[in-house]
Amino acid sequence: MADQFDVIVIGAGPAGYHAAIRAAQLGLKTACIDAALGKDGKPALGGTCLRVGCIPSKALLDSSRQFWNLQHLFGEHGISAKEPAIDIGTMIGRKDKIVKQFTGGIAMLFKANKVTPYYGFGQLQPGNVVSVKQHDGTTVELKAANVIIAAGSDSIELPFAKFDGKTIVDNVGALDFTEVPKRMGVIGAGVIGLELGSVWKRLGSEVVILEALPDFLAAADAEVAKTAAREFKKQGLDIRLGAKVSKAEVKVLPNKSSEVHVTYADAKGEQTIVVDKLLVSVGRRAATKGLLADGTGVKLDARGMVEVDEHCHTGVDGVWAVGDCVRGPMLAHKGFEEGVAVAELIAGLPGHVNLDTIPWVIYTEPEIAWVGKTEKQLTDEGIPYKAGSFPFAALGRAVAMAEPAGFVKILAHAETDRILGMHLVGVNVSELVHEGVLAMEFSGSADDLARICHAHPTLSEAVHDAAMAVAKRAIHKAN
Ligand SMILES: NC(=O)c1ccc[n+]([C@@H]2O[C@H](COP(=O)([O-])OP(=O)(O)OC[C@H]3O[C@@H](n4cnc5c(N)ncnc54)[C@H](O)[C@@H]3O)[C@@H](O)[C@H]2O)c1
Repeated sequence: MADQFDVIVIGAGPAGYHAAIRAAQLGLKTACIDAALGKDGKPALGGTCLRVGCIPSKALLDSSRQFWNLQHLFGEHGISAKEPAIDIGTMIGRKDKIVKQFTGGIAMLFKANKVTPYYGFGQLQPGNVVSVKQHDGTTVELKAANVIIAAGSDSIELPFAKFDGKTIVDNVGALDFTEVPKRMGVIGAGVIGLELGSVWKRLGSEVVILEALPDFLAAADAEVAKTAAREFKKQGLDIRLGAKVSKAEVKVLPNKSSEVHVTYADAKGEQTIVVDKLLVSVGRRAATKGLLADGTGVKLDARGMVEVDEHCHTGVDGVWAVGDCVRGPMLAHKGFEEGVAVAELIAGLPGHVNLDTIPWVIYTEPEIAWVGKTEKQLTDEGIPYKAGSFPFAALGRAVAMAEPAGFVKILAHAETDRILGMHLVGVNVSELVHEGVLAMEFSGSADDLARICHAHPTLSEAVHDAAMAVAKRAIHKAN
């Protein structure tokens, strides 16, 4: 006899745990299944984001940023420290402690909200039944009127550069190096490559990033990408564009250490670099392997994503899917919103996610963030727009912080003034972007933002002046 619930959630990552907690808050008897184990071999809730993604990478980004600033920025403030050193064991231990705190936090939130956790691999069967193969080898069956699939995503592996967890790694391995690699190669100048490449570069590694596309950060605003590329170059990150990797061979040296010989072709022809560690960060794919038993009626698209409509419904009665395993950006916060929206729809409430106002953030130095459309997208779509921007180099607070790089740019409709996009590069722009998200959610205009009082001196004033610049009336720069 199957255990009965109102809602079963498969996956306790960002999308899944939000769905489960919200469903339980709404009075629905909810179960949430997750197969993941932590570094200690015990079940760990929270998905990629909490275990091996957003949170641990931010812990290491912050540690490495402090170390970098100590060596490269503090001098400007007149601060010096003799022979700065970093203890990688302590740094990784701090990261692990944060992960444990937050994965354990989800278990506590489940308890407080009366969500029943099941630890094992969940498979959807026909008739809204989910079988769970638990870690002790036993299988239990659960049944509910509604099942929410939130299975997440896995790193894409290149056939010629298979992960070995030691020398050729994905994000998981690159969060756990025991020492700073002298030479590190990265395949893919996307979000993970730039963030984790930055971490080890700041700690002293010689980092080469090989990107197949000819343009750097093609999804971002072109000026933002150009500014970021210039800053990364100053930091010594060696980013090679139009570099198509064809081979990665691990060679074991006489002293038992290993190195990777990476072959790639670019405009100059075939080249080889030799590195001690190779991070492969060429994107992620939906983790839907083995998720669906025969006859469920749930469809996967060509890329293995669960097919859903705009309400995250699969078309099969009572079966929904959210987060990285469905269309849309693979971002934790997009999953958060979908999880909540589906739980509310199941409870008979209105639930909706606006994919047009999902913010993007890359947590490098400087940070990169955006919401809405780029100038290129607006031009391609024939939408008339006006742009206003403001540089941090002209902003008192940013200069006082010795962080003058970057700018805020606002794009507004040429006739209605409605904000269509905001693009930022610079210090703390991961926070500033939300002013754009809020304005866009409320269908705000550039003039609305320009007429809102912003505290002085703050970084947010760059948003204010950029909004004024849209109407060529910025105060702190020539228009
Ligand atoms: N800050 C964040 O929000 C954050 C952080 C980490 C991960 N993520 C998400 O995780 C997902 C995966 O991140 P990612 O960085 O792996 O993927 P990505 O899609 O961001 O970037 C992958 C890059 O690899 C390049 N590439 C692909 N194949 C290649 C090859 N054979 N040789 C050289 N380059 C190649 C692509 O052109 C692309 O630029 C993304 O969807 C991202 O949004 C987000």
